[in-house]
Amino acid sequence: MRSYKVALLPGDGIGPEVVGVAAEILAYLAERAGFALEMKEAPIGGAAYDKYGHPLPEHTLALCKESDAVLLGAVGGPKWDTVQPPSLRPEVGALLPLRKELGLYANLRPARLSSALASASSLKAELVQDGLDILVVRELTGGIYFGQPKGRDADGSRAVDTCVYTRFEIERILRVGFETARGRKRKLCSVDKANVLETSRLWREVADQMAPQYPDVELTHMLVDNCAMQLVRDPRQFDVIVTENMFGDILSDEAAMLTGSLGMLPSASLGDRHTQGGTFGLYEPVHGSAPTIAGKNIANPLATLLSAAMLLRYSLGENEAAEALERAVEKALQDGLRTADIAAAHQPTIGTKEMGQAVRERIEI
Ligand SMILES: NC(=O)C1=CN([C@@H]2O[C@H](COP(=O)(O)OP(=O)(O)OC[C@H]3O[C@@H](n4cnc5c(N)ncnc54)[C@H](O)[C@@H]3O)[C@@H](O)[C@H]2O)C=CC1
Ligand SMILES: CC(C)CC(=O)C(=O)O
Ligand SMILES: [Mg+2]
Repeated sequence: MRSYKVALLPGDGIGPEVVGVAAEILAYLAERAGFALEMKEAPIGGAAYDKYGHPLPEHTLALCKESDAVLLGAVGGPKWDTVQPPSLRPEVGALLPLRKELGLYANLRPARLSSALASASSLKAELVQDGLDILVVRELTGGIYFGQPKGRDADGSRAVDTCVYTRFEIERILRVGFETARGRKRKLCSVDKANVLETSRLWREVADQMAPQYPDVELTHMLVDNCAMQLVRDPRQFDVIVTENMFGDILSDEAAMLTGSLGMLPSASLGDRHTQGGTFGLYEPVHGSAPTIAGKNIANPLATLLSAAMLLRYSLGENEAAEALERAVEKALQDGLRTADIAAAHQPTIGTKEMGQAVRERIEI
């Protein structure tokens, strides 16, 4: 029997609620599709800091390394915002090093609008209906989140972050951009700030040098401030957007809202390590730990469920199960089931667990 190991890292805030729903559905899919799934849970983020004094304990990292894939909820929250030293805060001390240690440089964030949610988008329906389908390819292990020096002067009066990119890092993420565009509408928009930043000028130079290797892909360049505006003016002009770490972080939250809610957007973070079914990866919703709605059974679990579908496809090679899960999510939306974040005024809403149940009931495999 096909057999896989998946590490579950629920984390903080709504993380445990949405990962809990996804773990149940993954177990159900494994049973229906006839493969064995060994799912082991490990602490990360503020929850791990409280218990072990570190947001990324060694045994958590070890579990991820011996797994075929990792499913993560989210980390962080006000309780840990002032942890000292700052390097022990959940975001900086757990999430960033986890991605770096696992070599996950390519973050894929697909923003697809279900026709059932056209009215939930923050844009007028005519701007987004009939197929809004954008893929943000974000560089994930370089740039300003990682560059050195970083820190605060001893007297607290000055702070420094550094943005560094090497030609190697830029080339490997642009390759992901070109290759994924090839499998889609063959349009690649490279987003940078080349009118100001040296790293962006190098980025643009590398993109132009690589373009002749992909004559079938139309490469365009766009400055990030313009891109932020174009995403709300005419989002359907985009197919694949490839960009550096911080720009991709920001633009993908913006793209999420076009699909109705941040609670809808999944992600896959991939590197070069092969698994028996595909490529090792970390899968997480694009949203954070949403502390104000945590523990209330109102968070939307669909971003995490769609991340679980990406996990099945990219890391386990279980395409049939992935498609069955995506179809079940779409069916639940078409049937009018809504968590509060995607409901229109006066539309009835259901909770996190109930949405999980509704998706499970619609799985046909
Ligand atoms: N990957 C991760 O672990 C991330 C962690 N964070 C952390 O999360 C904490 C909160 O950050 P925020 O900026 O508030 O971003 P957030 O993404 O947690 O929340 C932004 C807004 O979206 C709503 N929201 C998010 N996910 C939702 C869902 N599934 N269903 C319904 N509504 C949802 C929240 O209630 C809030 O109004 C911070 O500590 C931040 O550092 C933020 C982003 C990513
Ligand atoms: C710690 C942050 C970089 C997390 C985040 O906002 C993201 O990856 O989208
Ligand atoms: Mg983000």
